[in-house]
Amino acid sequence: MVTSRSMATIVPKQDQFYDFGRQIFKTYGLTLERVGRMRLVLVAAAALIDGNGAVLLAQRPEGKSLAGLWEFPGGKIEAGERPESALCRELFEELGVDVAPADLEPLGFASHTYENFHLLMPLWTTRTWQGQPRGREGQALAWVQPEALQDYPMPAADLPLIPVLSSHLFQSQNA
Ligand SMILES: Nc1nc2c([nH]c(=O)n2[C@H]2C[C@H](O)[C@@H](COP(=O)(O)OP(=O)(O)OP(=O)(O)O)O2)c(=O)[nH]1
Repeated sequence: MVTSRSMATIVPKQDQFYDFGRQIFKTYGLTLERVGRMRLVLVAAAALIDGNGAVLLAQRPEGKSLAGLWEFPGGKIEAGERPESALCRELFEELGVDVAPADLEPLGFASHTYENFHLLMPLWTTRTWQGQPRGREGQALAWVQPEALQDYPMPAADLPLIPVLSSHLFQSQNA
C-alpha cells in the first residue's frame, strides 16, 4: 500500500522537477517560461513549381504576423482535418487553385520555436494544379527561380527548407 509517507519519498520535490526540466529545455535552447505558454501550431504548406522550375512565394500582408516576409502558400491545419486536405483547402482559399492531394509530394518539414508558439510545418511540392494562382487575400505573389530565393526574405522557420528545396529543383532539372 502506498502511504502518504512513502509517496513523499518517491515523488521528487517540485523544484527537482524544475531542475530536470531546465536541463532538458536548455538542451533544446528553450526556457521554462517560454515552454509554459507555448502552443504547438500545425501548418501545411506547398511549393508550387512551374514548368520553368520557378517556385511560387506569397508575401505576408501588412497587419499579419511576420508581415512583409515571403512564405510558401498554406495555412493552419484545423482540428480533425487531414493535413493534405487542409493544404488543398488553403491553396484554394489563398490562390484560387485546385490541387488534388494525390499530386502533393512531401519534401520536408520545418520545426521552429517562435516567441509564443512552436511551428511544425510539413512542406509538399506540386507541379500540378487547376487554375491560375492569384492572391485572393490581397497578398503579392512571385515566381522565383531557386538561385533568387535568397532575395526574398522568409520567416526564420523556412530557412532550413531552402537548401532542401533548391537541391530538389536542381535534381529534377538535371534528371
Ligand atoms: N503558410 C505559411 N505559414 C508560415 C510559413 N512560415 C512560417 O513561419 N509560417 C507561419 C506564419 C503563421 O504564424 C503560420 C501560418 O498561419 P496562417 O497561414 O493561418 O497565417 P495567419 O497569418 O492567419 O497566422 P497568424 O497571424 O495567426 O500568425 O505559420 C510558410 O512558409 N508558409
